[in-house]
Amino acid sequence: MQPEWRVLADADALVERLAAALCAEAEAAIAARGVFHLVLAGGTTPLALYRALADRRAGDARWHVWYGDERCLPADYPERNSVMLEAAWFAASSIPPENRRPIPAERGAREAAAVYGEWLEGVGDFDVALLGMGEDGHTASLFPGHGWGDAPDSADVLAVHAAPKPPPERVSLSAARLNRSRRVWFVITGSGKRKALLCWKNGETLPASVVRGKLETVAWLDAAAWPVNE
Ligand SMILES: O=C1O[C@H](COP(=O)(O)O)[C@@H](O)[C@H](O)[C@H]1O
Repeated sequence: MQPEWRVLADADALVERLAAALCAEAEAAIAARGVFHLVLAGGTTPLALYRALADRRAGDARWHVWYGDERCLPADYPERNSVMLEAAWFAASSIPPENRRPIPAERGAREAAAVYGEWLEGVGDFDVALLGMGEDGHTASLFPGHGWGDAPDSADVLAVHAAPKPPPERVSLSAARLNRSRRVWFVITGSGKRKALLCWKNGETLPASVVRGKLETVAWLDAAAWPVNE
């Protein structure tokens, strides 16, 4: 099944709408269940969104933030998703440090995957999983040609070796665990993603195309990414 393709005029409009939607979803989850479990994307695409969430002072002690993936690099390395998120959003938020759950990828892929799997034990469905997509259709650190953990009995967290995008050692939530999300929202901008989006639209199986929310799957795009005439 295809996601809902939600195409905004440009990246600024996308950030504005998505930040508002995320805050609304947090309010709804907190009203219904008292907490909001959010999975966050790494990479460069969501940076503007995280800065907009910082400007809105989004997040408090009822928010629990998890990571879709992490790169196996020292904990303070600038290319880490956790370092990007702390600088862009968390430092300005009221989400307490104990509710921010970076993957301890500095411990190596295998150990970090095992530890993160333990942290996730007893955590129910995520409310929102926010994911990016690479130019090859990868999402989180689930890459074409690798195992994506999409079988229902897959481990929640995968150690990823020999990733085609540096660094080669990574840790990723599995597709099966990401599919235990009420809503899966992809955020995809720029013409560099158009080719992979066209494959996805044409029904090709990609890592991004196997991740599905239980209630909805939305691909938030800017017009530059949307392969409308191809
Ligand atoms: O390596 C990664 O790539 C994807 C896409 O990144 P982007 O820079 O093209 O936005 C990202 O979603 C993932 O979290 C990251 O580790």
